[in-house]
Amino acid sequence: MVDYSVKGQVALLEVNNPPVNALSTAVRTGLRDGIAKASKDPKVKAIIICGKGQTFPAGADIREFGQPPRAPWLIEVGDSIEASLKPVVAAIHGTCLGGGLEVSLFCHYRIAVKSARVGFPEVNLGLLPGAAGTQRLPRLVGLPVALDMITSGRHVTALDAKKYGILDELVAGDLINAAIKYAMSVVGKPLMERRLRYKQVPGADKAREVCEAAMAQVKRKYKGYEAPVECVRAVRASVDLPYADGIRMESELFKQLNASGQARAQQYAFFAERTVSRWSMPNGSYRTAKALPVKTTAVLGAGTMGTGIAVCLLSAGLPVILLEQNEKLLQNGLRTIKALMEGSVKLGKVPMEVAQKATTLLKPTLNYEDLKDVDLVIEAVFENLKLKREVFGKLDKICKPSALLCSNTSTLDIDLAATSRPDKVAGMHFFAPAYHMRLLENIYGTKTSFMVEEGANPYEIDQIMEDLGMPMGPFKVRDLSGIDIGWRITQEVAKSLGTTITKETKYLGGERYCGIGDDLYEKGRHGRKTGLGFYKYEKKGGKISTPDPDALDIIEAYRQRRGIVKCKISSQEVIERQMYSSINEGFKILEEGICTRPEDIDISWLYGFTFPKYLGGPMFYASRIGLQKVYERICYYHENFPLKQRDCKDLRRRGSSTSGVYTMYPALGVVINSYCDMTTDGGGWTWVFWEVAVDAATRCCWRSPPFFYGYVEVYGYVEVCRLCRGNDNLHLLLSNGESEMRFDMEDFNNNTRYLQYTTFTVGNETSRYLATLSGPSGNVGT
Ligand SMILES: CCCCCCCCCCCCC/C=C/C(=O)SCCNC(=O)CCNC(=O)[C@H](O)C(C)(C)COP(=O)(O)OP(=O)(O)OC[C@H]1O[C@@H](n2cnc3c(N)ncnc32)[C@H](O)[C@@H]1OP(=O)(O)O
Repeated sequence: MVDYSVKGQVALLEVNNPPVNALSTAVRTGLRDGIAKASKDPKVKAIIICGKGQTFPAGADIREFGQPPRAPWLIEVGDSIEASLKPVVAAIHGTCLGGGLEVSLFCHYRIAVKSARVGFPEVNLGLLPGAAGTQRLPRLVGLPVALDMITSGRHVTALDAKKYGILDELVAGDLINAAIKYAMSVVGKPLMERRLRYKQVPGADKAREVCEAAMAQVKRKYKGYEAPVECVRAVRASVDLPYADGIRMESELFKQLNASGQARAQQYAFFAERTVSRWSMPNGSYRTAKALPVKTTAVLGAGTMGTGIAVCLLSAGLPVILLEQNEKLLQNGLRTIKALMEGSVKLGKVPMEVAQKATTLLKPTLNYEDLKDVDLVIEAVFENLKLKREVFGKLDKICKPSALLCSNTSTLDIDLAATSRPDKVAGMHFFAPAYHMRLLENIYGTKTSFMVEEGANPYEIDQIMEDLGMPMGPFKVRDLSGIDIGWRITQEVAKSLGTTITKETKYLGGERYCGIGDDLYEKGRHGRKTGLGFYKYEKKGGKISTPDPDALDIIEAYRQRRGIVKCKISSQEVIERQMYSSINEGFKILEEGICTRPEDIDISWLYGFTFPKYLGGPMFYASRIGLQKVYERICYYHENFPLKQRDCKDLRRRGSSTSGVYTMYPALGVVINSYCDMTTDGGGWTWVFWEVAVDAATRCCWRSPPFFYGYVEVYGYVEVCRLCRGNDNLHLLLSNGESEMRFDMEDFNNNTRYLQYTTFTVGNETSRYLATLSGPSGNVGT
């Protein structure tokens, strides 16, 4: 895992753990042993740490976070690197991330090729840099840059890293040769000043203001997420505490976060995102499919979606022919594309040179003939079946036979686009804003205005969902995507069902129909584009939304017309009705075979609707709540409201299982049958977190009283976490009828509130144990 060699007077420690050289136990051991060996070898004057293959270590091995921790700890390895009496140089290429960057910060020098990137993405996994990163980076670059990098998780280019002082030198040509030369040039120089632990954080006198501002910013920007908040706390400790105490605090916070449900959810999302790219269909899979080359593209329609799609393609460096039906619409579209490109450059999302090149790659036209040689056409005209069929007819005649003809339709059946090449016709549904959202897909939505019809205020609903971590509430999203688009879609749906929508329509296709959108549409309130929708905007196409009493009047008039008595809807109900209907729909999608795995649905939500990652996605969220509860609440809403929730047999079967053991799809984990319930004692809550895993990567978290008695299904290990105060000795007894295992938990003799966890290895077979957790109660409590 770490290849050791000596080149002249320099020892080379090459991490060799493809694909990303993650710092697994074996790699950590290899690094520790390599440093020891090089230190003892009198021939060796300097040491280089680098990565074999495509990258410097891109971090700790994320899969190990779900397993019992194993020595050597990364921080111990780092300490041995820093203590080396021979200079250690990190030679960086590829992505030097997380634990990889921490290793490099223990080295005395860091050099990199220009294409390298560095960063601390732990926050995206619900964690903080836990191997001294929060204490060492601020000492090197100061608080503002450290806080920004650690709380955002962004990757920094080598050029910027050099500017910040993270890198000592950028090198061209062969990295290893350059590193050997560099290492020999620093032999004999004093190492003390290169050891970051002894440095003071620059600008420490401003620490309070800077950290308070950062805290306020992360609470605003990452609502509901725990990790960014703890990142700021840990970084602040680099100024407030001596190095060793700062490390202790970082470690406690790391463990606390790692034991949290949010870290579980975010790590699940990381692997789910990679799992969904391994698609498979009856006629092939990612292993057998060969990508068609796409060198030229065309977009039909220069409205909101068409321009967004064009920006997306241009940003990827693809030439785009933009087609509209008249000069005025075309010019409007070109202006929008220019403004979007400029905005993306300002936000740092698109490099200036890409935006400049885009102007040469964009060709406007009114003529279908110009599309004859393109490889890919994406149609984004109005959501009108007749119009779309006409467009596809023309494209079929004009475009070369190998061209892919795609539709950005969100609702229409792609098979209705009659062409002579059905194998080259596909739905390509972008999510708005198309140049920003990473998902390209079709997915069921929820009928979000139900609740407004009954009495909820759209602004309150948006606020509740935004507080949960959604970047925009459902009504802001409707304004963004266009109320007119929603109107057109429902008109088309009605037509395809052979009916028409009137002021009296209450059901459409067997589902409850809400006409508030129609009333807004008729009053010209089409959303952001007209400056008025559910909200009022500062201008047409503006982004700053304010609640609008006129919109509330329209909604109230609608209720009166329908004789609906306004009622109060609680926040809990808003969340349940939004989330549980999506969960139900998710199960339906699985049942119908539209998707094969819950990860497909979760990733669609994470990237299509920017669902908060700390909840993992609706399906993961359901597994955390318990399918029985979700199912019961869906039944309750189904019975108590005229909601036509489509009943999902799969969820019913899983949710109403009488065994009390809720098995779900394996990836979501959790098999537990226990009598866990939170109880209170005189001193307040005592928290004991039981984690029982189906497999190491997918644990779920359960809370139980300190005196736990019940059966657990165990595979691999049990992990008990608790927040406690005072001395106590708890022990856990596991018995499966044949053998018994007793585990004594460590003594706690610290009066502070902290989280401790202990892991017990109980074998590799799935078996049923009677588990008893007992001990003195007097001094347990929070
Ligand atoms: C007494 C008890 C004491 C306990 C001590 C307590 C304290 C403990 C302290 C612990 C301290 C640890 C501190 C360190 C933390 C970290 O480092 S967290 C990890 C940080 N790094 C990341 O988050 C990087 C994640 N990876 C990526 O962003 C990308 O993979 C990439 C590196 C940018 C490469 O991208 P790309 O080329 O597109 O490839 P991918 O498809 O994404 O990945 C390829 C395969 O590699 C797998 N993978 C990637 N990264 C990791 C990883 N870090 N660990 C494990 N596996 C990884 C990825 O899943 C892909 O595999 P497949 O899914 O099989 O395709």
